[in-house]
Amino acid sequence: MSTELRNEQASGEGHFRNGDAIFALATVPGKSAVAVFRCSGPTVWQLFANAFSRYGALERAESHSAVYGFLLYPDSSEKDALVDEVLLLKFCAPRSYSGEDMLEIHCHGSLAVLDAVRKLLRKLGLREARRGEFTYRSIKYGKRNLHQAEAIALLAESRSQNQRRSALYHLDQPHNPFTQRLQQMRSDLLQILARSELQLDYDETELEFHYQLPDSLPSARSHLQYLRDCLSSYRLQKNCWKTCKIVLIGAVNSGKSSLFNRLLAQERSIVSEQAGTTRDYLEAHFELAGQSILLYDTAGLRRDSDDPIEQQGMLRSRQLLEQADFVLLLSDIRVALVDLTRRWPDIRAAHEHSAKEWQDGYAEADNPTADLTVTETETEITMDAAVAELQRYRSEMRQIAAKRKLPLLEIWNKSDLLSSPNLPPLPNQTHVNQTSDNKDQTDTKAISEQLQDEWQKQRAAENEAGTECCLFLCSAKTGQGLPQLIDELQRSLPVQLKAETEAPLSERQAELIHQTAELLQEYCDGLQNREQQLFDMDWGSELLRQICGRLGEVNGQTFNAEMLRDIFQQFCVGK
Ligand SMILES: Nc1nc2c(c(=O)[nH]1)N(C=O)[C@@H](CNc1ccc(C(=O)N[C@@H](CCC(=O)O)C(=O)O)cc1)CN2
Ligand SMILES: Nc1nc2c(ncn2[C@@H]2O[C@H](COP(=O)(O)OP(=O)(O)OP(=O)(O)O)[C@@H](O)[C@H]2O)c(=O)[nH]1
Ligand SMILES: [Mg+2]
Repeated sequence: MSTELRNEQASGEGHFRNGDAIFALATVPGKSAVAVFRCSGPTVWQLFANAFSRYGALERAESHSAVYGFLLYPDSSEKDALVDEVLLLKFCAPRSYSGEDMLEIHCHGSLAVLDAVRKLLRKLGLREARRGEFTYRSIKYGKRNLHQAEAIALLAESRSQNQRRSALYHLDQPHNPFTQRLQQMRSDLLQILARSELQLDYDETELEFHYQLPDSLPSARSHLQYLRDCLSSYRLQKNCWKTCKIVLIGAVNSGKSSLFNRLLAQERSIVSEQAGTTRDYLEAHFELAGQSILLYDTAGLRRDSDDPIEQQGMLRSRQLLEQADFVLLLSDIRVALVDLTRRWPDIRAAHEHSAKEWQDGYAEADNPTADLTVTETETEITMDAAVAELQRYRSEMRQIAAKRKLPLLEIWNKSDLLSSPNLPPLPNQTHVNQTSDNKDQTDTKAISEQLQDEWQKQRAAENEAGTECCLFLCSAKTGQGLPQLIDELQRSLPVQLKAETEAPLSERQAELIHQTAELLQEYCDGLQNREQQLFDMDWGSELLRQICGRLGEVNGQTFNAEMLRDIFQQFCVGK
C-alpha cells in the first residue's frame, strides 16, 4: 500500500476524496456480452467532450436517457482513435444513484475493450473508485441512509431468495419497525439526558421540577428488553445469511457422488463402480427452500488403501467435517442390512434363516459366482470387511457429530436393490411385489419405516439415542426416497429467514446493539441499587451519553469516518 493511501485511510474521511470524478467497472471483470462502467462526479460528461463522437447529443440529453456513439481517444491519429461502439446513459444530479451527475458506459464486454475503456477513463482524468464509493456519495448527498447502504451490500452478496427478500425489505423500508423503535428509544433517552443535565447545571432549589433519573427506570427496562429480543432474533437468523455446508461422507462406493449429482440435478461428479473414484472433494452451490447450501462430495473412506493420493483425499474428507453444518453418512443398504441383522439379536433369532439367505442373496444378486462379495472390481471387499468398515465410520461420525453438535443423517443408499427379485424378504416383511411402480413405492416406504423403527430400537438399546441421528433409505439411482430426504434436510436447516423480523441487519449493528444493551443494563442496575439521595447524576449522564452515541451509530444518525470506512470495505468495487 502506498504511503499516500495509508495516510488517506488513517485520516478517515480522506479515504473517499469528494469531488473527484470516479469510475468503476460495474459488471464482472471478464468476458461478457455487454459491460458497464459507472462514472460519477460534477458534470462528469464534460470530460468526454473530445472523447465521444456525438458529444453534442450527450450534452443535450435529458437525465436517464441513452446516447449512441463511439468512444475515442482524444489527440490520436484518425486510425487509432476508436475505442469502442457504446451507449452512454446520462443521469443528472441529484437524480442518480450517487446523487451526483453520473454517466454509464455500456460497451462491448471483451477483455481488450475493457482495458481500452479503462485506459481512456484514466486519460480523461477520472480515478478508479474505492469499494463502496458510489454508495458512500449517495449517503453524503442524502439519497439513502446507512441502513439502506448496508441493505445494498447484503443484496449484492445475496445467494439465496430468502437473503434477497430480506435485504430488499430493509432497502425498501429504511424506516422499518426496528429502525423506528431505535430512533424513538434514542430520543427518549436523549430527553432523560437533557433533563438530568439541566438539573446538574442548576441549583436544585432553582428548579421547580425535580427530575430524578430513577423515574426513567421503567422505560429503560423496556428498552433493554427490546434490545435483548432483537439480539436473540438476530442470533437465530444469522445462520440464514450463512451458507449451510452439507457434507456427504461414507465408505467407498456407497453412492456419494451419485447422490451429489442427484441433489444438484446435474452430472457434476464422476460416478463409477470402482471403489475410490472420487479423490478430491467437490463443492457445489444450490438452494433448498430459499436457503443457500454448499454441498460437498468427498473421497470415499476405506482402511486398506495404500495409495498416498487416496489417503490424502480421505484426510480432506475428514477435514471438511470441521466446517460442516450437517453430515450425511452414506452406506450401501446391503451392507447396512447385514450389519443390522447381525447386531440386533432379536432379528437374528427370529430370522436367522432368512438373514443368512438374505446376506447370501446380496452376493448372488450382485455376482452369482462370488460368495459374499459386494464389489468385485479393482479390490474385492467381502461383506464382513464392509460391515466392519461401516461400523467404524458410523461410530467415528457419531462421535464427531456429538462433539460438534452437528445433525447427522444416516442414509442407506441403493434402496432400489431392495426390490430386486433376487433378494429374500426382509424380516416381518412380505415379499416385495415388483408388478407395479406404485406398489413398489408403498413397499419400500413400509420397509423403510420398519427399518427405521428397528434401527431406533437398536440405537436405544446401545444407549446412543442422545445424539441427533436419523435414518433414511433412498436410491440415488432411481430417486426413490429422495423427496423424504429433502424434506428432512429442509426441516433441519437453521431457522428460516423472515424478511420483516425486528433485528439488526449486520454484524456491525448487532455489536452496537449488544454494547448498548450492556450499558443499559448497567444503567438499570445502578438506578435500582443506589439510594436515591446518593444517586450520582454524573454517572447516569455519562452512561446515557454513551448509550445514545451507540444507538445513533446503528442507523447512521451519528457516524464517524472510521466507521464508514469499515462498512464500505465490505462493498464490491463499483457499488
Ligand atoms: N444500468 C444500471 N442498472 C442498475 C443500477 C445502475 O446503477 N445502473 N443499479 C445500481 O445500483 C440498480 C438500480 N439502482 C438505481 C437506484 C437509483 C437510480 C436513480 O437514477 N435514481 C434517481 C431517479 C429515481 C426516479 O426517477 O424516480 C433518484 O433517486 O433520484 C438508478 C438506479 C440496479 N440496476
Ligand atoms: N443400484 C444402485 N446403484 C447405485 C446407487 N447409487 C450409486 N450406485 C452405483 O454404485 C457405484 C458407486 O457409485 P458412486 O456414486 O461413484 O459412489 P461413491 O460413494 O462416490 O464412491 P467413491 O467416490 O469411490 O467413494 C456406481 O456403480 C453407481 O452406479 C443406487 O442408488 N442404486
Ligand atoms: Mg465418489
